[in-house]
Amino acid sequence: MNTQSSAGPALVVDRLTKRFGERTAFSEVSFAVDYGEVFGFLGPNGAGKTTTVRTLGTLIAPSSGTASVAGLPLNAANGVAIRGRIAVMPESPGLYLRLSVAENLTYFAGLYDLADRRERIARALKAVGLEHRADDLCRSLSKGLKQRVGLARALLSDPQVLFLDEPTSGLDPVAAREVHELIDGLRRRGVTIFLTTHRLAEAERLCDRVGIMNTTLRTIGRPDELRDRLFAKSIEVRTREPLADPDRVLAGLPGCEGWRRNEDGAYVLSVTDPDAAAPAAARAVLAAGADLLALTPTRHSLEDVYLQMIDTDVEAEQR
Ligand SMILES: Nc1ncnc2c1ncn2[C@@H]1O[C@H](COP(=O)(O)OP(=O)(O)OP(=O)(O)O)[C@@H](O)[C@H]1O
Repeated sequence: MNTQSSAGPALVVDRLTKRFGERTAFSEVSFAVDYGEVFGFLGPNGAGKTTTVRTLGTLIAPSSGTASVAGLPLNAANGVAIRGRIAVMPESPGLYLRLSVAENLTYFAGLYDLADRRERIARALKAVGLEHRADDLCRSLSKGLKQRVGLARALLSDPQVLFLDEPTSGLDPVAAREVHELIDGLRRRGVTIFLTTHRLAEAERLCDRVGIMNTTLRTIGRPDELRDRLFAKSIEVRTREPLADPDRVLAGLPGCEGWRRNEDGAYVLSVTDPDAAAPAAARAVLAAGADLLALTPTRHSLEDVYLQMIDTDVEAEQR
């Protein structure tokens, strides 16, 4: 697999903006993606994700800003060379339904003017586990299998950077999981992947870093980094009966900045260091003669991060 050729990051985007007349699809977006990274691009409908992919994929020109894609500056003169180094899998795979899987791949390998077509097609079919379906008509395939053929098509050219636009959109959980496993496999082989998705659990599971878009790039980082940045750490302490004097038991524990009781009656401790606070909290609760039922760190999901970012946008709009 052709995973890397040029030095520097796989993608560098600097204050990139795309307007359609009066409408701004995305504005002043800056980020970089390293080779071998799986980068998730998240955001609500109309946030500018697909337009960003189309711009970086050289299908449309930006209005302003600069970018380099697979080591080449993004401009009209480099369009063909960039397209030779990347592949874009759009939301709908765009296959000829009356042709077989192999015929589709042969057609696209010809269209891309690729050498060693037979070997490439065999490799791509193997990468997506469709060796045994090569002669099946695409019309007869399930949506999940069609998506896999689309992925095989995208892999034909051994791209340095693979753009996947909503690869699991409309798939049932089993088919979506199969696509996840394929993406995981590509990632293990070092393919750089730019993944736009609405499925936050998918991004959390597959992506090294994510960017959350809403016309502008709202935040970027590793999922765990974003959680730490946006949310205070806390642990939840559940006792059989309410503590007689919770303040005496919980306030002043090492690494504990305060506590509150949640709607379920559990004590939620805001802590700087859960590893120090949790054993101290357990000892204190037991020393107070209470039955400790559970003590768990509160874990925020990427979905919490996402909703927090998008909610902030809604609040800003209302101001
Ligand atoms: N060719 C176009 N002409 C005019 N406006 C466009 C065009 N393409 C996209 N837009 C607008 O740009 C904005 C961003 O659209 P885009 O499709 O990139 O969002 P998205 O984040 O991919 O949304 P979704 O998650 O719904 O696919 C939207 O307001 C859309 O209407």
